[in-house]
Amino acid sequence: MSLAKDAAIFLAGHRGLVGSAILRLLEARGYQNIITRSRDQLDLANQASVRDFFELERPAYVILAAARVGGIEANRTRPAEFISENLAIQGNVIDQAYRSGVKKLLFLGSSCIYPRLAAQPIREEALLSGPLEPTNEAYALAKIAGLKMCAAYRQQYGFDAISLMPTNLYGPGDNFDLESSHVIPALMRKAHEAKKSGAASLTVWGSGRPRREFLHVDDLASACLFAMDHYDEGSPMNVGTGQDLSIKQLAEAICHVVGFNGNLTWDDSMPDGTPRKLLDISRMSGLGWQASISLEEGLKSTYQWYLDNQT
Ligand SMILES: NC(=O)C1=CN([C@@H]2O[C@H](COP(=O)(O)OP(=O)(O)OC[C@H]3O[C@@H](n4cnc5c(N)ncnc54)[C@H](OP(=O)(O)O)[C@@H]3O)[C@@H](O)[C@H]2O)C=CC1
Ligand SMILES: C[C@H]1O[C@H](OP(=O)(O)OP(=O)(O)OC[C@H]2O[C@@H](n3cnc4c(=O)[nH]c(N)nc43)[C@H](O)[C@@H]2O)[C@@H](O)[C@@H](O)C1=O
Repeated sequence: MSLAKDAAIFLAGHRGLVGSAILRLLEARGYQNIITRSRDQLDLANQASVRDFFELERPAYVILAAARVGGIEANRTRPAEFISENLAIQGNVIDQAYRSGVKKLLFLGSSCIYPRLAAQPIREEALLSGPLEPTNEAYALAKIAGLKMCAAYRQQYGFDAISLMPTNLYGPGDNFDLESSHVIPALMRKAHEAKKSGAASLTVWGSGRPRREFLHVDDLASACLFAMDHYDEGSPMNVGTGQDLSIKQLAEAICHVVGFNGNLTWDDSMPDGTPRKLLDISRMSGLGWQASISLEEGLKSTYQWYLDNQT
C-alpha cells in the first residue's frame, strides 16, 4: 500500500526532533493534507480532547511522534512523568485512532525496551526476555505497553497499527538543554561553549565505556514513511545503522567537528546506563530500507544547525 498524496495524515508531535523531520520529508514528497497540532492546541494526554479531535478531523493515517522524551538523567530523575505521560498519550491516540476508523497508525518505541544485557546485536525477539536498564525502566515499560497495545488492537480488531523501535537519534531540532538532553546535543553544546570560553577541558558523564548506535533523524523519517508503505505486522521492527561506538569515541568525534582541542574529564558520579544497545537491523534491511547519513556527516550538519539556531 502506498500513501496517497492527498491522504489526511495526523502527524502527532510535529514540532519535536522526530516529528519535524517527518514533516520536512512529507512536505518534500508532496503530501498536501498533513494535520498537525501543538501541545498547546491539543493535549494528547487528555482523553476527551483526543476523542473530540479525531471525531472532528477524521484522519486516515496517524504517525505518533508525540511523547515525553529525554536523556539518561531526565529519565532517571523523572520516572513518574515518563511513564504516566507516555501511557496517557499513546493510550488515547491508539484507541481513538482505531475507534474513528484510521486506516493505519505508526507507533514509535525505542531501543531501551530491550533487556539491559540483551545479546548483541539485539534482535526483536529479545523483547521481554530479561530485566530492563534501571535508569529508563519507567519509560521503557510505557513503550512496551504501547507496542503491545498496537499488537493487541491488530489481533483483536484487525487495526493496522505498526511499531518501529529506533536506536538513539540526533539531528536538527534536537534538545540542547544540558540537563534533559541526550548525549550528542549535550556534548556538542559543551564542546562549543568550552571552545568559545577557551576552557582547558570538557566534562563527560560516566566512564566513556558504554557503546551507543546513533541514527540521524532524517534517516528515521525516511524509515517511518517506508514502513507506512511496506510493513503491516504486529511485531515491532528495529531501525538503526547497524554500527555503534563508545561514548569516549563519540566525545572525541564531536570535539573534532566542533574544533575543541582541550581534554576530556570524566564525571563518574553520573550513570553509564545500558552498557551496549546495538540493534539487529536485518528485518528492516530485508524489506529494502537502510540508513544513508554517516555519523561524521550527521554530526557536521547538526553542529551547523546548532550554530544557525542557538538562542
Ligand atoms: N530522541 C531519541 O533519541 C529517540 C526518540 N524516540 C521516539 O521518537 C518519538 C519522538 O521523540 P523526539 O522527537 O525525540 O521527542 P521531542 O521531545 O523532540 O518531541 C516530542 C513531541 O511530543 C509533543 N508532545 C509531548 N507531550 C505532548 C502532549 N501531552 N500533547 C501533545 N503533544 C505532546 C511535543 O509537542 P510540543 O512541541 O508542542 O511541546 C513535541 O513536539 C518518541 O516516541 C520517542 O520515544 C525513539 C528512540 C530515540
Ligand atoms: C534514546 C535513549 O536515551 C536514553 O538512554 P541513553 O542511551 O543512556 O541516553 P543518553 O544519550 O542520555 O546517554 C548516553 C550515554 O552518554 C553518556 N553521556 C556522557 N556525557 C553526557 C552528557 O553530557 N549528557 C548525556 N545525556 N549523556 C552523556 C551517558 O552517561 C550515557 O552513558 C534514555 O532516555 C532511553 O530511554 C532512550 O531511549
